[in-house]
Amino acid sequence: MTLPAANAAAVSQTLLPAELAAMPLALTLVESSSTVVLRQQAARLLQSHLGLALAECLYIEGSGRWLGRDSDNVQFDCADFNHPYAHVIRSGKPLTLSVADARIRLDHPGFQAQLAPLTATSQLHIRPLRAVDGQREWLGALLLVGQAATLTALIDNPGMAAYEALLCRLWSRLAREQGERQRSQVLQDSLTKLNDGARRQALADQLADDLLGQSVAMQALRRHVIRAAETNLAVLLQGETGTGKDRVARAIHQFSGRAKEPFMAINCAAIPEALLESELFGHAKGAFSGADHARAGLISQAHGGTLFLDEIGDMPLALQAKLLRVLESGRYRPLGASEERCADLRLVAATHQPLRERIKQQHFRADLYYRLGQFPITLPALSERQDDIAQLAQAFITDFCEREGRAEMGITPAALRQLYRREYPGNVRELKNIVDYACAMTPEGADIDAYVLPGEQQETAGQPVVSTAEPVALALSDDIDDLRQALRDLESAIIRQRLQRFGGNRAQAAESLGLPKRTLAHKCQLLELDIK
Ligand SMILES: Nc1ncnc2c1ncn2[C@@H]1O[C@H](COP(=O)(O)OP(=O)(O)OP(=O)(O)O)[C@@H](O)[C@H]1O
Repeated sequence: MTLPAANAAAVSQTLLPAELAAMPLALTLVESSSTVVLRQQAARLLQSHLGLALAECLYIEGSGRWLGRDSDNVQFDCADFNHPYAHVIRSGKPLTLSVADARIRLDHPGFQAQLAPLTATSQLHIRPLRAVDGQREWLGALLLVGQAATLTALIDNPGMAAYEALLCRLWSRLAREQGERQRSQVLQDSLTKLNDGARRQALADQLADDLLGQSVAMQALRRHVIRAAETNLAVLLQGETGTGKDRVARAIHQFSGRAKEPFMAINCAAIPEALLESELFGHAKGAFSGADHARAGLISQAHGGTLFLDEIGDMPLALQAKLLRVLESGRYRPLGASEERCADLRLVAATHQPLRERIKQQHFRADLYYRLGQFPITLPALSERQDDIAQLAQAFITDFCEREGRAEMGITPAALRQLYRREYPGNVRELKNIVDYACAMTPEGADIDAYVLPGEQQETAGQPVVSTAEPVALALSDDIDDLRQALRDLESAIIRQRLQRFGGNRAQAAESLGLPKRTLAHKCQLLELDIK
């Protein structure tokens, strides 16, 4: 050691006042990052610097009902006087007793376990720790174990009072900060959730322009679409024909991060089996007779975007296996090509068929079904969301008028009631066709009336069975089991036709049927054909 360094060491050992010598200890406490670290440091410093047998900081749990240790899960109930901490906390005063005494008088099992390694001649000194500032009254208790003389000297030392005050100040400040951090984290979390919720709701509202309907089922559907759009999961759309699966598939693409990339769609039921593979996977030049050029398939064209496979239930089994490979490995091989290509796309598949049934019949691969259905969405049938009929009808009327350059038109309550009463096996598509037809049949400047609505549909092809202006063919069916109803239906059909023939002019229709105009109006009202 050089001379100046040796001098410095001597100064630090001998000449420093006690206050300055204690600074490193204070600094260790001040640097504690949490209340747990602070308690551990405070006890460790006391134990190691004062030669105590044990020093420990116990904390009072938030409810104030029990004291705990950082080293284990033992709880010391503040109302249980079988350990000394309850006495100290209740009285607010320090307590000193011998280990020997404590072993006999206080039989709390956790406390007895604390005493076990201590010698009987040692003394226990327990001090309550109280917050010097802030709201928390009691922080915990400090347990010191050592020889009686050491403890007495320590308790009387003003340095110990300062040490305890520093410990309590730091403890309550850290507790406050930790609480604030926790509260602000909770606030932050709920704000993030709120923002996420608000952002999703705003997107779902935006989607309402495209996927019409205010029913609970439609609102839930729109929320699902937004959620699905946020992910890259494969989406399986299931629902009856005409429920809007195609629309939903496009919406998922438009609201996704892939919106600027291509959206490619194919109907697996509409393409001959032999062509479907090359449509999807593409082919190399000369892959089969007639393949004069290499051709990119839809998988390649959808790169970066979305591939929509409609009527997936009709995909041949051999192709299902290849599609599964694309989904699992992201790779595919065009027909006749020697090398594999990479596919980066989101798949949306749709079907109106019960795929589980198709799996049972071994027409559909179960593994593909589960891979496709990472995000399953079921579309509600129109019968499950009848509340939406009026809004859909009005939107289809507006579309029709814009398309055909016609003046705005409305719909009479009677016509609307008829729309509500119908069944729609073809769902929204069928409703749209009916409204389009009714629009075409409604005279310029008038509202759609019940008499222009086509008759109830006989088949489920999604097309309305339109009545013509020709005389009604009286189908005297053997099925008639309610003569009055049959007559009402016939009467309604005749009046409807006649009104149609005269462009809704009730005076002419009444005259042609040999009825007074008032009688016709009354019948129309009864039959809910026209309430004007
Ligand atoms: N929520 C909706 N809002 C507005 N139009 C809708 C809605 N749902 C369906 N449509 C309309 O109904 C018609 C049928 O919809 P779409 O083709 O999406 O049904 P789909 O379920 O794919 O039918 P399919 O199973 O027969 O292929 C389309 O004209 C579509 O625009």
